[in-house]
Amino acid sequence: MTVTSDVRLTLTAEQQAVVTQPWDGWTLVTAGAGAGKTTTLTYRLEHLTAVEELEASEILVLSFSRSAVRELRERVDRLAVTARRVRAYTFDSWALSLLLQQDPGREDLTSLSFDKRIKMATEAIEAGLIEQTEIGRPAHVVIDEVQDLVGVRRELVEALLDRFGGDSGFTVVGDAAQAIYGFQVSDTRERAAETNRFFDWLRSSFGVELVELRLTDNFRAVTSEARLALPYGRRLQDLPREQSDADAKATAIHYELRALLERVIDFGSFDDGFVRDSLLDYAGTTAILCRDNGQALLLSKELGDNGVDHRIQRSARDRLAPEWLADILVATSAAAIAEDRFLEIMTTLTTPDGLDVTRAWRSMLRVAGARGQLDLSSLHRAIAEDRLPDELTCQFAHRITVSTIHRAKGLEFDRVLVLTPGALPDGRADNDPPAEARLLYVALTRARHDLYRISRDRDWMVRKFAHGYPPMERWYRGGGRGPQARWKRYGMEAAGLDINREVPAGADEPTSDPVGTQRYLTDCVRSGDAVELRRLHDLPMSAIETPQYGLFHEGRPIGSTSERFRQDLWRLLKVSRDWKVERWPLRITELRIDALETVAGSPAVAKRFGLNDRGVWLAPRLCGLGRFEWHGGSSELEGGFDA
Ligand SMILES: Nc1ncnc2c1ncn2[C@@H]1O[C@H](COP(=O)(O)OP(=O)(O)OP(=O)(O)O)[C@@H](O)[C@H]1O
Repeated sequence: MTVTSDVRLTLTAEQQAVVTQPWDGWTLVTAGAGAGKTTTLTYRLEHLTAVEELEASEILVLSFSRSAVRELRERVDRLAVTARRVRAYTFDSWALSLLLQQDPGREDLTSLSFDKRIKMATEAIEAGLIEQTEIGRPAHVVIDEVQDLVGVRRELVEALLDRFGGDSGFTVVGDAAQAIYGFQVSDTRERAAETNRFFDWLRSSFGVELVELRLTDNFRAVTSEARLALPYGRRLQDLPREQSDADAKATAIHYELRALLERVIDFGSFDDGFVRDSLLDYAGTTAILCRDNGQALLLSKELGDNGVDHRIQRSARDRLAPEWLADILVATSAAAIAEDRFLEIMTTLTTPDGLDVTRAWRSMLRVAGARGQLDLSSLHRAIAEDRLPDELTCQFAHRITVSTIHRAKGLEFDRVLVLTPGALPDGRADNDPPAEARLLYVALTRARHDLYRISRDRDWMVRKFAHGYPPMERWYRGGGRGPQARWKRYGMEAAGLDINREVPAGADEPTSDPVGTQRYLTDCVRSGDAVELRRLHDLPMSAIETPQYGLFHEGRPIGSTSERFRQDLWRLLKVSRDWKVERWPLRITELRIDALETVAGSPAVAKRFGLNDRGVWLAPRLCGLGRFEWHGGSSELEGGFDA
């Protein structure tokens, strides 16, 4: 097998057994956290291409999250040679590319929900689409993290293996102890039935010919604290099938895991100078993990207030075309560029730490390559249609990351600080002890070296608003626990598409200076910078929207809000059906720049505003839990009931 020698790992006999299965074999690999599943898959891909001589295009690699795809991609690039051309996709992006193959001109796909596209892709597979398009029948299917295959994604994979399993091989890898995405199935009884369902389906469909292999070592955790939770993996994998028994066992495990966490050192408060320095001075990577996004937003604020540069881990579904793509598109008027020219342009840009430009080149060629060159119109189209490869759109590792445990799945960090969770609530209908116990297990198994806990009082004023159609899901600052609590609104979370991207920043209110604004974004605006929204006037944009807000960075306007933001803010302020929203916050503070993104829009629009002929511009993305400021300093909701 060809692997790059400098980083070659010595695989264990168990790992080697997985790697060397024949290409047409049906293999299920189960293992605990840090057992080297992703690493083993990397070597498996190399074996399939180098020894079994499959073409990269004959291998289909699917995984659950973008970060998992990127992790696999990076390891392939580091450890493998012949497998480097193998493509890895999330289920969602593969479903989309399949549907685009079926009907390349379809423009409505990106507006459909992820689940709808997955269902359509499943139907397309069943109708024989893959054989009819240039994708062709895969000779081998590799799927990572199968424990999280529930609902429509499980059905997609079952359709795929049903159709091709007979003639093709597969390698599927998972850890039932880390199944934490069951909540995608909203009905709790159905959810319980989903646990292990894919494993059961696989065993019954492929019978004795299914080769089941286990990996039993742990390579990640090198200290005793980092290893604390490992013995619980097996117990979580083997939870009873009967729901009440499983709940009882999982409740006990959750209790024990919490007790283990109580025994590790409390990292302390970020406003303590010593604690702050030890965060800033640490040379490795640190993750601060918590149960939900409300907590992540509060911890991020605490870090920001204390001058600790960090990033909030985005949702796996939040795709963002990086800023430097705009520079590539406008650096030349040529129709296509060769690798040399690309590398030359990249040397003139400030790119994120850790960006491997050769790898980025290869990734872009996959969607916009034409005879070895990068076709810039195809690249523009790929950005506009949200078809960039997953490894280009996910976040780069930062030294300090605040994340929910869900979003940290599949990742590892040198040091992990886990926010101590509360005890499981008794007798609540939405209580799901197996899911909670697995979640805590995932959190406690992410560290390579140091594991700490942090303790914060629960802020009951920070809640999730999740209602209505179209669905709106945001964290907000509400009232406390009293009878008036439901009428209070003190702030709202910023989300991915809150800033208008339809026209270049600066093309509409409040500046009307697109060229200057684009330059200012490039020169002066950085991830993590503090920004605020200011209401521009008192005229609501429609009956279900607030007035327009401008985005300000150090007093300078750099954009305006999207329709989606204005509608969401209006919905949050409309505290009941009869409540008439009449006033809106004057300012929304405590927001930060998440990143600048490349928007591929209309060339005519970009030209009209004096930018470029390509139709490309930058737009700021926001993050943080905004705080409303009403005029007069009052923080009360303003408005009134309909007469
Ligand atoms: N044979 C090996 N020798 C040395 N290190 C290894 C070996 N196999 C894996 N590792 C290392 O162990 C760590 C964990 O591996 P990996 O991420 O592949 O595990 P995993 O089972 O996918 O983890 P999880 O399911 O918890 O996300 C990585 O840092 C990887 O480089």
